[in-house]
Amino acid sequence: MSPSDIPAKTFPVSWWELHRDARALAWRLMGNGPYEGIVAITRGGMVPAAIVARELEIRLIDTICIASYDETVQGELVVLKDVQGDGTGWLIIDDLVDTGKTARAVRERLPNAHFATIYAKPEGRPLVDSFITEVSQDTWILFPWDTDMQAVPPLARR
Ligand SMILES: O=P(O)(O)OC[C@H]1O[C@H](OP(=O)(O)OP(=O)(O)O)[C@H](O)[C@@H]1O
Ligand SMILES: Nc1nc2[nH]cnc2c(=O)[nH]1
Ligand SMILES: [Mg+2]
Repeated sequence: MSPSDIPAKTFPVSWWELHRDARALAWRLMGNGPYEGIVAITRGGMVPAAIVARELEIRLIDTICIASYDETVQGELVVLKDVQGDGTGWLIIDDLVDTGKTARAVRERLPNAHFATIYAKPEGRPLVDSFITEVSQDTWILFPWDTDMQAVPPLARR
């Protein structure tokens, strides 16, 4: 991804912040359980799902494999691998909800599951049952797995 493709307003998240926020989500989810298992929405939901699974001592993990964004551009939603059942007793985890397109598609498949994300934007927020942090719709969340530390020039030279 070239820097020009990334929207001007970003919300960078470090590994430490992600771990803290995923643990906060686990705290919030404690009251709703116990859960049969977790469905992680790939790929972004996998790291949050691993952290929540560790905290809630859930060892049964399934995936629903969905692709819709090519870098920052939203394309057609493709379900690469589906899940069985109606989601009763299951917890669905994704990293974030943005327009809500992904969440809507998963909810249609698993209408009885509890849907949780770490981050939420206003358009997608009504589709999640639990989340931790809201960011504005025009903000791009930068996850630690998509970023790296690098040198930057002094402000005076930018
Ligand atoms: O609410 P929406 O507008 O549907 O956007 C949210 C989805 O977009 C991202 O996934 P993406 O399709 O980029 O795939 P990835 O998880 O493999 O990065 C993110 O992980 C969510 O699943
Ligand atoms: N990394 C990332 N992926 C997304 N997919 C949809 N919205 C976002 C976002 O804000 N950040
Ligand atoms: Mg995703």
